[in-house]
Amino acid sequence: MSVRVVARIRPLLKNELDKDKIVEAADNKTVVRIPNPKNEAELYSFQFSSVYDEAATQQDMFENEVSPTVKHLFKGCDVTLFAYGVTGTGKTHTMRGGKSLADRGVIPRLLSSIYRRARKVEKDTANATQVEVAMSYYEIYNDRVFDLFEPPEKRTPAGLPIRDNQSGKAVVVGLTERPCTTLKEFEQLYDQANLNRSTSATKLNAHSSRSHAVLCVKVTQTTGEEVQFSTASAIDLAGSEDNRRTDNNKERLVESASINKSLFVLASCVEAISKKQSRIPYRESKMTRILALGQNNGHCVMILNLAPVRSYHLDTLSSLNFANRTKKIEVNEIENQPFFRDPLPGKNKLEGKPDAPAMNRQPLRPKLLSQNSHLKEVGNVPKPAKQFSVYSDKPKTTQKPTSLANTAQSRALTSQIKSPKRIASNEGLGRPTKASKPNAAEAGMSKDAIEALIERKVTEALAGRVDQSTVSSGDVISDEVQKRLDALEKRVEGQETERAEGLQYLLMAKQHQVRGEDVSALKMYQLALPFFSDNQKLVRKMAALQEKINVKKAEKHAAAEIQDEPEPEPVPVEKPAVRRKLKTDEDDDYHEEHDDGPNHDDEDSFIYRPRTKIRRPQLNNRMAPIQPAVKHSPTPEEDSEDELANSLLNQTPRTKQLLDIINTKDVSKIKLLKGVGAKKAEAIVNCLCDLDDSVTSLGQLGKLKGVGVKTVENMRTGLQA
Ligand SMILES: Nc1ncnc2c1ncn2[C@@H]1O[C@H](COP(=O)(O)OP(=O)(O)OP(=O)(O)O)[C@@H](O)[C@H]1O
Repeated sequence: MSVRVVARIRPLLKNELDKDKIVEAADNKTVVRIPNPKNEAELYSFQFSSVYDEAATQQDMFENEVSPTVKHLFKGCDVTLFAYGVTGTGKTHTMRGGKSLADRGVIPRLLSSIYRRARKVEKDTANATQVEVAMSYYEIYNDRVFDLFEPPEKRTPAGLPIRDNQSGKAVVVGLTERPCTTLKEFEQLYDQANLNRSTSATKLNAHSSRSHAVLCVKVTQTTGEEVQFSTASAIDLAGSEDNRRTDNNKERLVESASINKSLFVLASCVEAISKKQSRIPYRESKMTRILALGQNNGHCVMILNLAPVRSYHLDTLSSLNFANRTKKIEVNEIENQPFFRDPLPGKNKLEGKPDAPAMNRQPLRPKLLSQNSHLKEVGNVPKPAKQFSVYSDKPKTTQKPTSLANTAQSRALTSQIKSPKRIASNEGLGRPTKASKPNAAEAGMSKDAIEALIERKVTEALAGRVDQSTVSSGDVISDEVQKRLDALEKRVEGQETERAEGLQYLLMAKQHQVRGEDVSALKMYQLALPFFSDNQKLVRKMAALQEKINVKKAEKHAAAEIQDEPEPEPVPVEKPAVRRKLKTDEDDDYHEEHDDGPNHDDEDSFIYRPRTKIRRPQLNNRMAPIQPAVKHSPTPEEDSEDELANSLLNQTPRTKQLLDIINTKDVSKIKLLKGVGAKKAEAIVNCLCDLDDSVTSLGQLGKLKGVGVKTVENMRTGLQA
């Protein structure tokens, strides 16, 4: 089952009434149409499960997209809903909405529906099943996690730590979980918590969310000794913003950089998944680690929010492109396993423990999934020649016809190809039916036998997927480069200092560079620079990269001019018979900077935009050949990049070895260190869990409870130099 992606185009706002609308819903509301910025007569089409235009109400959104997931929630499946889009496109409006009944967003409606269903379940079972609802709510602000039930003045600057639970799922440690038994209680808590959320007025949105807000609603169904948990997560992502348009001050710029960075990482994750790369950079931002797109089981719905006006043109194309890739991500519809409470009186260990899901909640999720390497090609859908996946209305022999794309027939076909265990569904808006439920023939089997059978089936299916994906993913980056990236990432990962943030940018820069994405690499170096401002090597590196980009562009334009023919464009979908003449208003200032359109930078389909304009150089070398974009092996440039990271990290091999052992958080390894017994090792691991993941220096290690300078020295000297 894929992530369900739907688009919502918001109406014009009061201050936009005189503006041109350039985005429209078409083809029975399954396609978004938008003109090519370089050629207004040409339209791009992006197909989604559903498209909602300005006339769509909050009720429509909820009934069609969210309400159908509630029954799955009560069957034990987790549900993830998230809103994605540029700032000011209506994410918060869609998720939270307004105060009036008609304006309420999908979150309050979801809760209302959950309570209604809970009452029904209790009634239908004559109260044999009891349903409890509890919620936690937090925001990720400047890549730090804060509990929204805590007022800002009570926050610790470092925020709450994240760690992986037993099933490999990232969980926030120390989060408040509030039971809420009625809708009224929920609304009170939710409204109160929203006051703690970081929002500010920006030029693009008077109430702009400056953080990603994650609401987790935990539903616990208890029938006798059997307890089943499931969680609905509703995520209102902060919107990307182009700081040339925002007039943001320093504080807003820092927030903005953090928002853009995390969205950039999200786009990188989606790109890596869609290219079936073995390494998905989830851990490069807290938001992606928590969202874990494609790793979570259950149902996932992404609402893509779009503004209809021209001033958002390129941002809208970026978002559409991102969403287009997201819809290909697969998630497994696997129910959380119920567990049984210890019937012995006084030994009811699990009751009331919010952490209980960590107890093998999703035992069928093997480690393979954490690679997210299970994405498969769907049929023979051709790879788009350009950065946009454009669906043509004209039938083409090699392309899957658009008219089939969302029909029951195509879904059935796709489901056969995609997932051996999925069966086609005609239900509702094309939601697939449950796959992992045992059939009637299995009804007489014991619980253990059913579990074993399901596990075997899932493992077989996953093994099949992995086999296929590993065959085709090898040639993107060579093993050696991948190893170096992984090693570098490992060293950077977990470091919470400012310097570590800089290193994260460097790491991302390097990842882009090895993929030949120089412009993105330069953007990342620009973000890293403030952290290492006196590092001449970095400055030189950026200058060299800038030069390289300039030369590449010059060559591209020279080639284009000489051939005197336009670059290959996606197939135009249609030429509208009557199109409103597009105004040249103040928005054009913004577009001039992007007059290369989406072809400008094939490697850069991300949301993040550089703050500085990169000017096109004058042409000299007209006939120079265009270099291939993708490199496969490390270059001297990359070597120097490693050196740069090394010098910044400045750790001796022995220190590194020690920190690596400590950061394994493995008692059996740590207790082998000189001067450390099992008890001390256990204490260290406990401290590390509270600390969120890792220690990055000996000083930090020495400050852990029960460690001290002497122990550190013992541990270090006990290691082979
Ligand atoms: N479908 C809609 N109908 C009416 N008004 C809308 C709709 N969508 C958005 N708006 C209005 O547009 C403005 C911006 O919306 P909103 O704050 O939800 O954007 P956002 O994407 O959450 O922005 P940010 O990322 O900056 O938080 C608000 O005034 C909101 O009321």
